[in-house]
Amino acid sequence: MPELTPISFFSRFEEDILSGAKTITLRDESEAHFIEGETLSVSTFEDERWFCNIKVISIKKVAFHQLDDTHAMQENMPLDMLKSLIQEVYPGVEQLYEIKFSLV
Ligand SMILES: CC(=O)Nc1ccn([C@@H]2O[C@H](CO)[C@@H](O)[C@H]2O)c(=O)n1
Repeated sequence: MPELTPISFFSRFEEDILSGAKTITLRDESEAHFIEGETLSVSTFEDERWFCNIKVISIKKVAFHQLDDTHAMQENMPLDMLKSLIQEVYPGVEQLYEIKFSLV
């Protein structure tokens, strides 16, 4: 079996991903290469601990200024918190990619 494509998340999101509360992630161009339908192996960013597999449902371009409550809901956090988080992770980046996923 070929190895699954890896993706990492900050460990503080593990619980939300496993419970199904978080169903999208917003990434920059460097992580826009995933393919719809493919299964990804998910590990924590901090200690590279595997914790689940997810399936990519869709990948859509979304600009930072277009982020709205629908994105925030799917991230399971308020919009202002999501925006400040993204500004910390991706300072100055306007072009983002919404990766919608489901637990395998
Ligand atoms: C190395 C690296 O960039 N890792 C990332 C990047 C982003 N994210 C999360 O995706 C959403 C939007 O950015 C928020 O929930 C972020 O915290 C993450 O968990 N891990």
